[in-house]
Amino acid sequence: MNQNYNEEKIQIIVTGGTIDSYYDIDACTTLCHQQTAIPEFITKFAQIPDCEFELTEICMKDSRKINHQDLEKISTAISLSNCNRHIITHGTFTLFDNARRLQTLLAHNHQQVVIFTGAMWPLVGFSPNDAGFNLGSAFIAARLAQPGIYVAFNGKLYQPDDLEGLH
Ligand SMILES: NC(=O)C[C@H](N)C(=O)O
Repeated sequence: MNQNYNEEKIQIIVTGGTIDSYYDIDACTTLCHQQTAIPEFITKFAQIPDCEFELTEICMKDSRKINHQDLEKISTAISLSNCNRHIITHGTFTLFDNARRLQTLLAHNHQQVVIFTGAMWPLVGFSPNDAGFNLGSAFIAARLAQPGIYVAFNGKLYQPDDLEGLH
């Protein structure tokens, strides 16, 4: 495990979800982008330089399709990173479930700050939307929270056991 953490840098782990989706007119629903829209948004609109974040793409899936292997990849990505602050963008359907499942995969005494977030509307192409708001709150939480796993949503910071889910 890497103990020389870069305190300034945040690892952004993307998994898909509506936050990272577009509206597909043929399917009449939102579908995940092929390539994440998160880094461009935070560089352009939050003016966060790329030296302050590291991007790890695990998958681009609706959260109902996230499986145990994906969660293991997330856990490994956290352990191998030299960041100890992480934001996981994730679909809302299984966001709390997977926050609880990740808790069982990370080492018991981990020193990581892990913030799950997502949105009910896509980050790009929908205005106004809740995505930038939730993402911004996840950044502040990642910078200020004590080690642990949390969910930043609707202006609140939850523990994984606080809610069953968001729907
Ligand atoms: N709002 C959402 O993110 C729902 C979604 N499609 C999901 O991946 O769970």
